[in-house]
Amino acid sequence: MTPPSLLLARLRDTAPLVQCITNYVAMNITANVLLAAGASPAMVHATEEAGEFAALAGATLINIGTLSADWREGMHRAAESARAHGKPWVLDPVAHQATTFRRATVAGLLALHPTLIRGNASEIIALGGGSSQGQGVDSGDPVEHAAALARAVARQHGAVVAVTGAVDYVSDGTRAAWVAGGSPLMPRVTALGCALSALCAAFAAVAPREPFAATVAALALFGAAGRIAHEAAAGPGSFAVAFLDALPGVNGAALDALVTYENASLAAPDQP
Ligand SMILES: Nc1ncnc2c1ncn2[C@@H]1O[C@H](COP(=O)(O)OP(=O)(O)O)[C@@H](O)[C@H]1O
Ligand SMILES: Cc1ncsc1CCOP(=O)(O)O
Ligand SMILES: [Mg+2]
Repeated sequence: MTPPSLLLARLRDTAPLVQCITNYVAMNITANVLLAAGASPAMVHATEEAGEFAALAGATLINIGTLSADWREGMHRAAESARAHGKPWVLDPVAHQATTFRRATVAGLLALHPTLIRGNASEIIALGGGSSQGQGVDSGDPVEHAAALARAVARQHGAVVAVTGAVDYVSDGTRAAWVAGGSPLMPRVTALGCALSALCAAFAAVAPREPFAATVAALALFGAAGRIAHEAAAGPGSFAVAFLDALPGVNGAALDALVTYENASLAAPDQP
């Protein structure tokens, strides 16, 4: 599989266009994170244009953080169009376990075959049918408790599944990897997880046939930039600024060093 360092170089060289259908909290930091990483964000969610735009973008992110009925229709059109045009799309099922509306929306989106799903441990445990300790958008579970369910969800939906927290886990149902790095200040800055899901879309845009490798690269870039920002930060506020400042300068080799593959012999290229 293509290593994170090469995918980062490709992303910086090509500045992929990423359609973000994301929540009001996350829009600004998501656009800034994508720009700092080297991608080109566009927040396009209206029902009238979401499908048309998904055909133009390199990849699409669908995040249900501040959901409403009309946004849901735009999400469906974007997911259907992305699939029809062979473009990867990423699902961030924010707090989907909290309400009937969110659970039903996520069920409808899963039926449209996301390429990749990224959530915190509580969200992924709930997706796998487990009982989670999450409260609202925040996780209350360790990633280690979500790993087996993540693998099962990946198999069930034919998607790559990423679980984030103190250490990150990613599986496509067969292969799996753990990604280190980051900072305990990250969950204290709102919407960094949402921004990470958008970054997964950006990497998927430059590696559309390698969604597992793309996800590993996105997690590793966050891990590496998070470590750098932690050294410079006095608290969550300065961390957010330091994190944006760190992203453009992260060295590709630092990404590769953060990844441990569960079964290295399975780390082959994804299907063409
Ligand atoms: N305790 C922690 N230590 C290091 N990194 C963390 C920690 N908690 C979260 N992160 C990082 O923060 C980012 C967002 O993950 P997370 O907080 O799980 O998502 P969400 O915001 O959706 O709940 C990820 O890069 C993750 O690795
Ligand atoms: C606070 C909040 N409320 C609805 S969406 C949102 C942002 C959640 O961001 P993240 O999932 O990255 O913590
Ligand atoms: Mg989240």
